[in-house]
Amino acid sequence: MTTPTLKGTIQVPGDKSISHRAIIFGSIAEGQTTVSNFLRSNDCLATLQAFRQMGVHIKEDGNSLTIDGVGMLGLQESQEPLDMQNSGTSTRLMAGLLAGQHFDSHMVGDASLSKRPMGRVITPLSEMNGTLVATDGHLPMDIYGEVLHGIHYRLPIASAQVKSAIILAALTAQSDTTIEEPLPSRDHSETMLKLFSPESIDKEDGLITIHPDHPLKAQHVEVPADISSAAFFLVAGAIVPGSEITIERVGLNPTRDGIIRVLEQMGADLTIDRIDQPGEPMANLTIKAGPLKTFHIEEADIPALVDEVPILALLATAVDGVSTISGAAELRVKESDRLAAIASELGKLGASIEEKPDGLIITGGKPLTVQDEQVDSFGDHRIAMTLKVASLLLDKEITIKDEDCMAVSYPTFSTDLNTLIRK
Ligand SMILES: O=C(O)C1=C[C@@H](OP(=O)(O)O)[C@@H](O)[C@H](O)C1
Ligand SMILES: C=C(OP(=O)(O)O)C(=O)O
Repeated sequence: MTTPTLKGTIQVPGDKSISHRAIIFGSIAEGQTTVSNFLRSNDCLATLQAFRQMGVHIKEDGNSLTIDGVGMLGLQESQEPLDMQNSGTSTRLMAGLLAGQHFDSHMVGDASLSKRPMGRVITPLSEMNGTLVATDGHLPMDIYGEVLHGIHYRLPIASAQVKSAIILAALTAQSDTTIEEPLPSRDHSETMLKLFSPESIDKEDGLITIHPDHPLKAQHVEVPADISSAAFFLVAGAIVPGSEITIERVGLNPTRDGIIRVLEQMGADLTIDRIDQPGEPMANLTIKAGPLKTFHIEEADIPALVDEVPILALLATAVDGVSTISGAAELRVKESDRLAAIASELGKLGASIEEKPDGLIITGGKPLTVQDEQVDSFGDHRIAMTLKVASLLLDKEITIKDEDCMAVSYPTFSTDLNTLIRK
């Protein structure tokens, strides 16, 4: 097999985190919210379906949505369980919103989601007087609508999902809530709340304050391309010899752009062409293959690149020397245990990766060679896409088990990748 090169310009789909939040905020706002470049992936469609079940009228037209907001107290009890499928974001954000409603909800999820910890949202929501009954800290979960009160909460982990759950609960509470984070996590909920209801949120000295009782007003949300999806092309472009790829209108929120900083420190040939417009920052990114230096990613770096760790591990295998990732224990409670999955599956492709309790030590520089043609995504979209990019560098074909799980965040990943391949 000859190694292909990757050439061309690509638009990756809309941001997953922002797409979820556009549905949530649009649904509880007053008036008609419009969304462009919505991500039609399985996770975001799970959120969309859940709000429909709670009586929100949402019209789909390609990647555009029109949401008839019902206001903060206009949601209705769903007659069927809310199926969160594979989506941690849907589950945790909606747990926050539903804890303070005037009705009860029952949430279920797939096998992977049913193993992920929910105690991290149940604890603060219970402090607010929420009643959430999970199964040993996992889905299925009953959420009994209660009258909530505000709290001061210092997050024990840097998690945007937990922060957002508290923000959404706080909007229905009887008094103000303040939130402190150990490290800044993605701030899309804060940015969107500021857009829909500027009076509802203050942010000062790292402290977030939510003032309930202000209505949210319908808005237009333009969703940027997802940097976590662009990451696969950034890495492929950097390590597949002879490649040059431009990725258009990628969201470059500073709480999400850790991969850009890593590539810059590695000396990657990356051009950032910023787009001047209001809302979430965006840029066109051009990456060319070339020599790279090793990286060292630490705990403080993790939140801004948490979903990019699997593809960054593959990047490290292509670079001479030892790269390290530490402070990343959160990766063990994602759709799969991502540290274990990366070490075992890239190991099957000849990579030298040592697994640590909270990270990986990767010794790169020798070409990957297939030791075992059957690799497993463990049903985890980010692992599947990492293995797909790895396959471009291999001497033999591999089979990726459960590769269809890519549809969780990027349904057209394989076809988009194929459009760039030049043999
Ligand atoms: O809030 C969000 O949209 C997300 C937050 C992150 O999870 P954590 O909050 O668990 O770190 C991230 O891994 C996930 O893909 C999306
Ligand atoms: C962890 C992820 O998503 P979620 O937590 O929403 O399932 C992800 O997309 O990598």
